[in-house]
Amino acid sequence: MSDFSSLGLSDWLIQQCKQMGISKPTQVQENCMPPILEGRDCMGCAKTGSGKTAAFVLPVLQKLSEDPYGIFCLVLTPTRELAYQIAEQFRVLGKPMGLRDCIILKGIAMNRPFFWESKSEVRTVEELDQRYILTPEKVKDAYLVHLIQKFQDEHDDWSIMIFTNTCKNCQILTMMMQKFNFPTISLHSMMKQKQRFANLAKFKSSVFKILIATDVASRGLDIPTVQVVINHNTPGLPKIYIHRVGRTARAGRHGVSITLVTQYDIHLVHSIEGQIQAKLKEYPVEEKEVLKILTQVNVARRECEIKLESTDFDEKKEINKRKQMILEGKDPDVEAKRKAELEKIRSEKRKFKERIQETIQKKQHGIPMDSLFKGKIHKNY
Ligand SMILES: Nc1ncnc2c1ncn2[C@@H]1O[C@H](COP(=O)(O)OP(=O)(O)OP(=O)(O)O)[C@@H](O)[C@H]1O
Repeated sequence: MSDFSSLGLSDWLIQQCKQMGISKPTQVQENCMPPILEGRDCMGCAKTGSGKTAAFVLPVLQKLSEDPYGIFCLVLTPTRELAYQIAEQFRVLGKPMGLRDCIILKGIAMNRPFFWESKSEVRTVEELDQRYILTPEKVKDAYLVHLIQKFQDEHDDWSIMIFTNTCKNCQILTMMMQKFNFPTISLHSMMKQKQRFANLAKFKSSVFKILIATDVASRGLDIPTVQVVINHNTPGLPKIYIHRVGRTARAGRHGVSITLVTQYDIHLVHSIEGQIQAKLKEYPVEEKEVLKILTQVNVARRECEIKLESTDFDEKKEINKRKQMILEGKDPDVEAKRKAELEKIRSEKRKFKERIQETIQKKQHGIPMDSLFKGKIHKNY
C-alpha cells in the first residue's frame, strides 16, 4: 500500500492528516487521489466508512494550495447535515492554508467521471462485527425498549442509532423512549433545520446516547461513537440497509446491527442477504423479559400517539410538502389542481367500469340495457 507522500500530497497536508488520525491511505483514497491530482474526472465507489470524503478533500486541498485562486471547489451532498460534515473536514484539513468555505443549501448536478469501484464494496461480516435480525412475535416496540435497556445495562460507553420509516414514527418512538427515561433525540425532515443541527450536535457529543432517525440520517453521517444500529423497520431496499448499518463500525471500528423483521419482511431480508453476501443471524432475546414490559410499552405508545395528534404535526407535513414542491420549481396550487383533476378522471373511469360490469350482469340475466349507455360502451371500447 502506498503512503500519502507517494500519492502526491505535500508535507503540511500529511501532517494535518496525522493530527486527525489519518496516517495511511485507505483503498479508495489510494485509487482515487492520483487521477484527481492529474486533473481527471473521477468517481469512487467504496464501502461505508472507508474514507471517501478525504479521498476527494485531500487532492482538492493539494491542488488549491499549489495554485490558490478564487472559488475552487463545489461539493454537492444529498443532505444538509452531510454538507456541514464535509465542510468541517475541509476546514480542519485546510486550516494551515487559511481555507475559507461557504455552505449553500439545495442543488442538483450531473457528472461524467472516471470510475473506480472497490472490489469489496459491501462490508464483510468481520468488519461489521455482528449483523442480526430479530423476529418479534408480538409488537415491534417492546423489543426495542428491551434492546436499549440491555445495551444500557451491559455497556458503559454506548451510543445507538435507530432507523424508522416515517417522520411520524420517528417522533412517536422518540417520545416513547423519553418516557422510559432513555436519553433520546430525533432527526427527521419535518423538524426545523436549526433543530436538526442542534440534535445531531447533541448526539455527536454524547449528551444524548440514542438518535432515532429517518433515512435522512442514513447516508454519509460519520459519528465514530455509534456502536449499534437498530432498524426498527426492515429497509425496503438492500442499498438502504447498507447505508443505514454503515453508520456504525466506521473506519475499522467495531459495530453491531439489529434489524426488526416481521413475517411480511422475509423477502426483504433475503434480498439484503443476497446483496451483502452474508446470512443475518437471529438475535437471541429473552421473550419473558419482553412480555413483562409489553403492556407498559403499548400504553406508552398510545399515550404518545394521542399527544402527537393534539399537535400540528400533520399540518406541518403538508407545509413541508408545499415547501419541497416550491424548491423543486413546482407551484403547489397548480399541483393540487392537477392532482384533483387526475383523481376526477380516475373516479369517472372507475364509475364507468362499474357500470359496464353492471350492464353485462343485467344482460346475462336478460334485463334490457340502457340504450344510451349501450352507445357509450361501443364508443369507448
Ligand atoms: N486513511 C484513513 N485512515 C484512518 N481513518 C480515516 C482515513 N480516511 C478517513 N478516515 C476516517 O474514517 C471515517 C469515515 O470516513 P468517511 O466519512 O469519509 O467515510 P465514507 O466512505 O464517506 O462513508 P459513507 O459511505 O458512510 O459516507 C472518518 O472519521 C474519517 O476521518
